[in-house]
Amino acid sequence: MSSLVLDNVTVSRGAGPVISGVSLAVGRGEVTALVGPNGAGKTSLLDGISGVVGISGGRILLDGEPVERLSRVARVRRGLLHIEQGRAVFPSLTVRENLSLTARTGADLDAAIGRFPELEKRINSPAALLSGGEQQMVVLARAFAAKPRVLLIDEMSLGLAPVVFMRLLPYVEELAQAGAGVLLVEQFTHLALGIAQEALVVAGGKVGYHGPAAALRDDSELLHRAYLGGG
Ligand SMILES: Nc1ncnc2c1ncn2[C@@H]1O[C@H](COP(=O)(O)OP(=O)(O)OP(=O)(O)O)[C@@H](O)[C@H]1O
Repeated sequence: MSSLVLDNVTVSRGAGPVISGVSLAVGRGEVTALVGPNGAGKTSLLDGISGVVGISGGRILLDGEPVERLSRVARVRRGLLHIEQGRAVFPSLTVRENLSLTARTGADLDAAIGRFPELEKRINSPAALLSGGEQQMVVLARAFAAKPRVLLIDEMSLGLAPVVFMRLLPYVEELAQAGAGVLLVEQFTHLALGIAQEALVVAGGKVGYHGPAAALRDDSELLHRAYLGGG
């Protein structure tokens, strides 16, 4: 059974729909890349899945159960973790305190921090003193500690050099291998396609491509057409 299923989902903001007709299924252990030009509605879709905003049509299933009418907190309790755009750390809290927010047990916290040698050394530093890449490591360590079933990631690379972001991507793959279904919104299209099995390209509020990530990675013409909304 897929961890996350969207069936014909529409998200509206202000005057009307900003993204519509999105259907997809992400299984445990899989990464689906969601890419497309600025303003295509990617953030709005993730917000609709996690309950930051309500959806105006369609269904959202988590492990087979409909959740579109549940509160954001109830969706979190069912294992949905949404890493929102920007560095979602609490700057005045230490690294350890940031991780304590999602770790259910001390063992989960220790296991999560153990994956990031850079953070282990800074465990008692306020997150504000870390570099941008290290702050995103805190966000990823928090995800390891939370053990989500579904993980939504919105432009983790924002403000980071590609080389820094490339060091973070293997952790996203590991989170999937640990059992999460991952939906990854990313401006560095080729890097996202490089770790994804499936991909969606959205343009102008509609899905322009839905299929294997490898086909898009290997065919720049296909990617270009999908970005223009021509499928
Ligand atoms: N809170 C809001 N109220 C009204 N309109 C909004 C709101 N947030 C986003 N929009 C509009 O919805 C559309 C989709 O924006 P969204 O941020 O979801 O796209 P995106 O693909 O994530 O783009 P970007 O890559 O620039 O973040 C845009 O036209 C945007 O102006």
